[in-house]
Amino acid sequence: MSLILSAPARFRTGSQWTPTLYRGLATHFTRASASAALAHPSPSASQPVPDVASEGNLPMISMDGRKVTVGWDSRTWSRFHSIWLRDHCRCPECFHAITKQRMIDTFKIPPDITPIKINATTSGLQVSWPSSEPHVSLYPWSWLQTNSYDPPLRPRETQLEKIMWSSQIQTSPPTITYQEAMAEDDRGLYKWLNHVDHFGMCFISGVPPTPEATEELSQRIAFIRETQYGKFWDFTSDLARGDTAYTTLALGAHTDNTYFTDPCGLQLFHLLSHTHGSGGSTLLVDGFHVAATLKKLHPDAYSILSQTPVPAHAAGEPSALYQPYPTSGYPVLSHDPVTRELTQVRWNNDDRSVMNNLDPHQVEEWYNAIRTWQKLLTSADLEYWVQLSAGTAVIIDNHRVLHGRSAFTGKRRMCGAYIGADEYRSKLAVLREKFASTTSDSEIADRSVWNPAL
Ligand SMILES: C[N+](C)(C)CCCC[C@H](N)C(=O)O
Ligand SMILES: O=C(O)CCC(=O)C(=O)O
Repeated sequence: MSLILSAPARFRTGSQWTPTLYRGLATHFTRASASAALAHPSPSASQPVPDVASEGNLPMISMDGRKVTVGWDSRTWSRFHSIWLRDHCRCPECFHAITKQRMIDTFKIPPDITPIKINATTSGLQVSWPSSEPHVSLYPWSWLQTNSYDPPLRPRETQLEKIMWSSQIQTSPPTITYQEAMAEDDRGLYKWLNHVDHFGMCFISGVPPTPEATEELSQRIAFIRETQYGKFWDFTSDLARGDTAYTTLALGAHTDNTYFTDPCGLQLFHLLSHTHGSGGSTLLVDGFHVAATLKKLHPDAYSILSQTPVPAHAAGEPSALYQPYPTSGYPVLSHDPVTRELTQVRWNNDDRSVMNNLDPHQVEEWYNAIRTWQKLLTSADLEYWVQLSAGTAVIIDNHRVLHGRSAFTGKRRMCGAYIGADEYRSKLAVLREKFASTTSDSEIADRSVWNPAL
């Protein structure tokens, strides 16, 4: 039995629209209108999806077999599997309100579950489920729009705009002051991490020239990630550790930790002193810009660097022998499996191990590909050379920005720290909740179970 409610004017006569579509309570469509509606092609996901707020502007809803359909407007439809809806119920019984963890036993939901009733309310889609004890779920409309998968309606929260840069950035590199970074209201910290998210690096001026102040600065972001080099590092060219960073040698543009399965996310450097010598200039290169250029000019090389795993090792310490897992390593260029966006550059030719997994027919083209990569990496317009000095630290996204240094003489003391990639992103996400969204402090304190990140 279907309740025919008066459809609002805008849906009554539209050429593509059958007049028997409903709002509010619906148990099911008549066969004709349901198939017409469900068959209605959902336009590209780029269509603006109307905000749903008031009684007069509720979406059309229907259910047909194991799916619930929500019509946002005459051209935009989402279809949700009933099993998916039931599994994503976020009532306190099904989803822990404090820990934000699923409580419902997904595997006890009947695979063929279908609602006994659905209802469009101003708070969202209400679904009544068949069960021994009645269970009603409510899904906010905005949450349904955000998580619509058939079709996807909103671009996945992937990455904030990445601002590619070249050597020209030297005219005004992203910088914050130590005072801003240390301010307890976290506004400066948010500005700092937004710079890192957009540029992959940021300078910090006015840092007291001590390891203690530099360590404290690093810990404003998150706890320091300890490695075989220690926690907070304060190093010079004394081979205290088995790595050429602890020498006076030049280091070509590289990312650190290619020998880890999960390379550190951020790397902070603060040059404390350099006496009785010269050189030791710092090199920064936007690996995302180099990759974009490679993709445009040499797509075959880009593809090879995106597919060929590169083994690596850190074997300079007798007490450690680091290799990534699997030991075949990871490609120079890694991508998001969903969006296909570039997510990580991993490149350190000094730390690279034997290339013993290459297809014999690939060997020369692989070397041609890395040669082309290296040529771009070392091109004058992409290299940003900067002479660090005590008081100005720099932080880089080790998944995007490559760094290096020129050879030097004399006594040079550098300190800094690694921060984990997930710790960095978590802090930025929390700061975004605090500053970028309109939610009140109290709502921030009690993160919603409908938070788009969950
Ligand atoms: C930063 N710190 C001086 C502590 C260690 C440097 C390690 C460098 C290593 N070759 C790599 O590329 O990861
Ligand atoms: O000494 C420097 O300036 C940088 C050393 C380096 O590349 C590293 O520690 O990864």
